[in-house]
Amino acid sequence: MSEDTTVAVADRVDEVEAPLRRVFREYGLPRVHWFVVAVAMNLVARLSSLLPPLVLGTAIDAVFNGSSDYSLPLVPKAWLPAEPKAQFWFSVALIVGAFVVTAACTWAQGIASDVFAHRSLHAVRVDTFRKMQELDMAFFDEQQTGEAMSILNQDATNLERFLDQALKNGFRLVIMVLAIGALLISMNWQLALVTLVGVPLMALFTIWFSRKVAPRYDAVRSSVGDLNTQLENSIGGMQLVKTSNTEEFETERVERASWNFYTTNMDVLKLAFLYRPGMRLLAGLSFVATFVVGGLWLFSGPPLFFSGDLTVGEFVVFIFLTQRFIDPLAQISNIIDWFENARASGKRIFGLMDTPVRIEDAPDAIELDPVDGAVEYDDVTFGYDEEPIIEDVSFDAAAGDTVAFVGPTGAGKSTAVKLLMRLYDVDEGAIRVDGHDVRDVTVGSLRESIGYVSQETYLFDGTVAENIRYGEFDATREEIIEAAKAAEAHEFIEELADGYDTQVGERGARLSGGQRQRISIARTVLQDPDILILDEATSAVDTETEVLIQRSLDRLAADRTTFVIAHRLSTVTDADTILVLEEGRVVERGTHQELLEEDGLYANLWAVQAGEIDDLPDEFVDRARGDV
Ligand SMILES: Nc1ncnc2c1ncn2[C@@H]1O[C@H](COP(=O)(O)OP(=O)(O)OP(=O)(O)O)[C@@H](O)[C@H]1O
Repeated sequence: MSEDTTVAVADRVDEVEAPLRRVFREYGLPRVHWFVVAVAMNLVARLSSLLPPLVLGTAIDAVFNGSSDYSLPLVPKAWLPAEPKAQFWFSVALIVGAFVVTAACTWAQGIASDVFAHRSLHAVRVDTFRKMQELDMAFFDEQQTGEAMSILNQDATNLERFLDQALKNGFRLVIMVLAIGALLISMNWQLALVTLVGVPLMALFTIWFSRKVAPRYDAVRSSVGDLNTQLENSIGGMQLVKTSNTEEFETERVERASWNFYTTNMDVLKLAFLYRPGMRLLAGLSFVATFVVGGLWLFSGPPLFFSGDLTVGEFVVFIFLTQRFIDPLAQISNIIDWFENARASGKRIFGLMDTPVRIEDAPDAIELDPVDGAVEYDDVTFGYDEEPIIEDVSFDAAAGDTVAFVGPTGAGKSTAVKLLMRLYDVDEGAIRVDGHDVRDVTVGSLRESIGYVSQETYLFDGTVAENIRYGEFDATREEIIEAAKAAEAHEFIEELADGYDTQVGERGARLSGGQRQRISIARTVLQDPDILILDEATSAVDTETEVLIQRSLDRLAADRTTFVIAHRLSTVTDADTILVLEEGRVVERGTHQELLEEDGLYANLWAVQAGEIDDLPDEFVDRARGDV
C-alpha cells in the first residue's frame, strides 16, 4: 500500500486543534438561533434573579429603617411610590414578578440550549458515522470495532453534555460574575474589593487544574475505547469462549481493561478532589471576608483603611449577592471538568473525521454502465504494508469467462479479488473493467456491477426477506422469492416458522451455515451483477448442501464474468482459465486439463484432493509444511 497508509484514530488525535471551537463552528453555527435564544433567556433569567435581594436591601433601608430614599438602579424616581406602605407592596410585587420572570426564562433557556446541544450532536454523530463508512477497508483492518463504537457513543455524548451544560452553566457564570461584580462595585467599591479578591486566586487555581487535567482526560478517553474493544471482542466471540471454556480468562481480560479505565479515571478524580473543595474554600473565604469586614463596618464604622458609609440594607444585599456570586464561581470546576472531557472526546471525533479517504471517486470519474464484464489485470502489485502480497499478476478475462484462483492458503487469492472491487488500491499496475481503470470509474458503479459471495456470510438482524433484499430495496416479494428459488433457498425458507418473515437473529445466528450461505447467494441473484466473485462460497457446508449451492452458483455464473476462489478443485474444473497463485505470483495458468498435463503445483494439489497422497513428490510435501 502507498506511503500515506491510513492510521488508527488514536494516532490522529494529537493533530486535532481546538476541537470544541470546531464543533461550534461546523455544527453549532447552523443552529445558532437556538444558541442565541438560550443566551438571551439566560441573561434575562439571571438578571431578574438579582432583583429580589436588591429590592430587599432598598426596602430594609427605606421602608423599615427610614434611613434612605426608596430608589432602584436604572428606575426613574418618578415611577416609584412615595408612601412606605405602597413601597412595601411595590417591593413584594417586584420580587414576585422577578421570580416569575426568572422561572419562565430558565424554562425557555433550558429548552433552547437542549435543542441546540442535541441537534448539533445529532449532526456530529451522523457525520461521524457517514465518514466512518466512507473510510476504506484499511481503516477497519487497523481500527477496533469497540474503539469506533466508543467514538460514536461515549465521545459524542460527552460533547453533547458539554454543549448543553456549558451553555446553561457557563453563561450563567459569566453573567452572574459580571453583573454581580458591577452591582457590588456600584454599591460600595471598597467592600466589593474584599469580595472580589478571591476571583484572581480562583482563576489561577483553575488554570493550574486545567493544564494538569487535560492529558489525564485524553488517557481516560482512550481507556474507554480499550475497554469497549475488549467487551466487543469477548462478547462477539462468545461461542469460542464457551467452547474453549475460557470464561474466566475473558473475565480477567475485561477486568484488566476495566481496572485501567478505573485508574485513568482516578488520576483525573484525584486532581478533581483537590480542585473542587479548593474552589469552594476560596469562595467561602471571600464570603467570610465580606461578612467580617461588612459586620465590623456596621458595628464601629469603617475598619482599617476603609472609609465611607455602609447601611444595613447594603450589607444584606452584599451578603445575598456574595452568596449568589460564589456559587457559580465554585461551579467553574464542573465546567472545566466537562470542558476537558469534551475536548478529549472532540479530538477523537475529529481525529476520525480527518482520517483521509484514499479510495474515493476521482474528480472526473465516469459511471461504469452498462458493463460487458471484460477484466484485465496488468502487472498488478499490492501489499497491505511494505511487503507485497500480490506481485506482477497479469491476465485477461473476456466477458462471460470464468477465471479460477487456486493455490495454497495465504497465497493472495482473496486479496487479488478485493483489488478488483477496489476495497484496496493497487500499488503498481492497473486493473481494468471493459478497458477502464477501476480508479477512473465511480466506486459506486464499480461495486454495483460486481456481486461478491464471500466465505464469511454476514446477515443483518431482521427477516429473511429483508436480508435477501439488502441493497436492492425496491425488490418485490415475487422477485425475492424468484431469487431464493434460484439460490436453492426457497424450500428451506418456506419451512421456517414465519417463512420469509422469520427473524434470522444477530448475524443470522438462528440459521445454519449452509442456509446463511444460500440467503447471501439469493441476495446476489437479486443484485444481478455483471461480474461475479465467488470466494470459497461452498466452504463450511455438507456435501449435499454443496451440490445445491454449486447448482445455484453455476446458474448464476452462466452468462457473466466470474471469478472463483476455491480450495476444492473439483468446483473449478470447468473454468476457462485457472490461475495458480503461490506467494502472490501466478506460477501456472491454463485449463484444468492443461495444468494436469503440466504436472506442476496444480497437478499436485489435484492429486492431494483425489487422495493420491503417497504419489506426491517430497518437494511438494515440504512446501506444504512451510505454508502450514
Ligand atoms: N487486511 C489485511 N491486512 C494485512 N494482511 C492481510 C490482510 N488480509 C490478508 N492479509 C495477508 O495477506 C496474505 C494473503 O491473504 P489472502 O486472504 O489473500 O490469501 P488467500 O490465498 O485467499 O488465503 P486462504 O486460501 O487461506 O483464504 C496472507 O499472508 C494474509 O496474512
